[in-house]
Amino acid sequence: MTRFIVAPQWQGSSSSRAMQLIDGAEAIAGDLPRAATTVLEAPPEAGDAQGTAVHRLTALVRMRERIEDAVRVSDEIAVVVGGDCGVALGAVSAVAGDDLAVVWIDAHADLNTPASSPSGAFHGMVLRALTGEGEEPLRLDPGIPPARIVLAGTRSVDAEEQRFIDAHAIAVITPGALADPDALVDAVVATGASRVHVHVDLDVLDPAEITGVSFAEPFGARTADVVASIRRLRERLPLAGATLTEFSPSSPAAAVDDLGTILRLIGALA
Ligand SMILES: NC(=[NH2+])NCCC[C@H](N)C(=O)O
Repeated sequence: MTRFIVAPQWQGSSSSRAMQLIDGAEAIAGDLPRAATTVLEAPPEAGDAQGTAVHRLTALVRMRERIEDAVRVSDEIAVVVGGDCGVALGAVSAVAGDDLAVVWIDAHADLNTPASSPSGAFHGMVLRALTGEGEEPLRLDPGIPPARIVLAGTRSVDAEEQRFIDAHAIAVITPGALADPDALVDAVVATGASRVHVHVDLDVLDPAEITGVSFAEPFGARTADVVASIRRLRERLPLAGATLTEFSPSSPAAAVDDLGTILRLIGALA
């Protein structure tokens, strides 16, 4: 049975409303099967950059450890529910190995380095950190090779992120291309990996399909396409783990409007 680990981390987001990520995590937690769900506590304090370019680094390091420990408690697949996208660091580091691919279903590439980040927000650096680059306590060692990464639904990419994508010829599946459910599985199979971690940032969806995200980008993916692509992928490769992140509802009533969509995605991952 799939486990759920709820990680209400907000310190990786640069949004002025980042603390709504706590509300989002709690709203999702309320709809998960209680016996299969562990709710972690995020450090209450913002945390300190410790002289680095990563805002709130100390809080993020503590959450990385908490998430990693919670995933390692058992061999059952864990779906880690954020919180901001930075929760993927602990989730992936608990299951990493040289046979693992990472699928990043997100409007953003999240491939900034601390030096290239326009915001200092770790959620925009986390995929790069998974490849082994970044500040010492917030990166994987050894990292996931860029050839084992597949981006999907991506449509907001900073200059250094594009350079990294081009330099490593990372596969990028556009939101429209996800309408063919084989597009994602074909790209992942081409990496040669035998297990896959699937990361979903809710902002991959078109703004017509979800309201509770802080970094909305136009021309996004359809929920039905993301769900079908994940299901098709899972017919071919075993899931090593998953992350579902960035739910940031403005009110409890607004949360209810999005929960049906979110539960469809969780259903595909669980
Ligand atoms: N997962 C996200 N919402 N990422 C937003 C990142 C925005 C911008 N590219 C940055 O690095 O700050």
